[in-house]
Amino acid sequence: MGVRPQTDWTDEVMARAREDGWWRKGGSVVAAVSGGPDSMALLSLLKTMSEAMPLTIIVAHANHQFRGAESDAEAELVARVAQEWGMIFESIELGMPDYLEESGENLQSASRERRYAFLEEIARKHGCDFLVTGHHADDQAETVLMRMIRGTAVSGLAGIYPRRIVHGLERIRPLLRITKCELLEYCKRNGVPYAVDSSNADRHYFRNAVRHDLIPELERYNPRFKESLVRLAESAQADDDYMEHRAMEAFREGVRPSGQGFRLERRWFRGLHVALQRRLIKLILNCSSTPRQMLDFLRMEEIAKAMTQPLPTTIRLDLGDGWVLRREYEESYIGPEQSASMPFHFAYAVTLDVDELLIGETGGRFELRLHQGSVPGSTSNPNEALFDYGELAMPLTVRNRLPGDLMQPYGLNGTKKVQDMFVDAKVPRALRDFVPIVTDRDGRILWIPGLRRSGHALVTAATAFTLRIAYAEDRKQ
Ligand SMILES: Nc1ncnc2c1ncn2[C@@H]1O[C@H](COP(=O)(O)OP(=O)(O)OP(=O)(O)O)[C@@H](O)[C@H]1O
Repeated sequence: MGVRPQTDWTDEVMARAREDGWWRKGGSVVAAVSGGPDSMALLSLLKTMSEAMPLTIIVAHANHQFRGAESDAEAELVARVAQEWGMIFESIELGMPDYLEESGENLQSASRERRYAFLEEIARKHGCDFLVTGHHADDQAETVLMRMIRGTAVSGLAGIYPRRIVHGLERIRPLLRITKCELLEYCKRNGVPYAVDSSNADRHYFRNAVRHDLIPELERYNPRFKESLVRLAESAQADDDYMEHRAMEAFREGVRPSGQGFRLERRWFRGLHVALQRRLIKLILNCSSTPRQMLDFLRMEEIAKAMTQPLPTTIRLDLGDGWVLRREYEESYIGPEQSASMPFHFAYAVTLDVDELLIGETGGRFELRLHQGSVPGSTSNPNEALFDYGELAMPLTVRNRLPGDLMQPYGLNGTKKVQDMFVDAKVPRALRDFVPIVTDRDGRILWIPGLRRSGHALVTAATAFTLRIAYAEDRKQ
């Protein structure tokens, strides 16, 4: 990106500040100043602005104390400039090396977290509604590219937002469209002092490789590559904003709170565009009161699929941090496991198709074989059943019992409660949840191995294909 004449971009930044409402008469802002050229340029610009229209500027500096005397010198520089320019100065010594050793947290995220906590505290103390930082166009380009390399959904391409309210405080990044080069130029021309962070290379290793190696390489193919990344971020921000808005609407329309979790109907959810489905899941997952790790794109897809696909109708997915997705027929629940308040518990539900062999999970082993013509069955083997394949809605599902399960037993007119059949057959209560039940795609109970076959899909002389299902109980389970 070329260097624009200084007045061009400063005028632009100021016009925007006025429009966005944070540069107003008698207003006050907290300026986060590290002492580097970006935030010192920002501070100088704020000074110019306050001279044109009174604005209280609180300069806040966090000394991470990573670099001993160098860190202290930076803090002193910021303090001195703030004093010279007649601004309030606030600082904190974060003692990050000791803190990290004790907590074992990640250096960058812990530093950021503690720094922002301090900045928010200062804003509260001075009754400021705005926090201004020196993020610039190069930061934006690097952020977007880093996310692309690491893997991101579209929302990640939005990069750094120029305005965002966090914890009731609006974070403003007025320099997001201004390049590092322009800011350095500004500092030199206006005699703005700044510190150079000698440890940048170690602390932002990946960012530095992107900055010093990758971007220059890509600029050989497109000299305005950084600019295009900044534009990409801006267009992604607009799209993201819109989608977020739509997701909120959908949330209000079709998501019902249930305990500490949420319920939604399959039919309604399936009617949403897939893009909206994923957003909605994200929104629901974000609703948890405890911070949860965000799931990756593939996991989102898996969740959306589990909630929409016709089979299996009963699913339980572990979402991490104690959260689950439970799909029961037409309804799904997403939320903490303990407050799921399900009327029943699913141990398993697995689909079976012809020539499939199922071992484990169901507490036994199923084998499905297709035979041409009508195969006479031996009625004496309770662990084998034959069905007219043409009469079945495939694939089949093997699951544990559910309350209210009804079956139409072979040789009986009408239906019978599976519960009663267990009682009649004297199946011990403790084992009932583990008895496999074979249903077809329509949810009809076809067979309870060892117990009863249904009257559905009987093999007759007219049967073209016979499906033989054999079950062997796994005694170990
Ligand atoms: N030690 C500090 N004290 C006060 N403000 C700081 C400090 N370090 C950074 N900032 C503010 O944050 C801006 C961005 O800095 P930098 O890119 O180093 O941070 P980062 O760790 O990537 O932060 P972010 O989480 O805000 O993206 C700076 O321009 C400055 O406004």
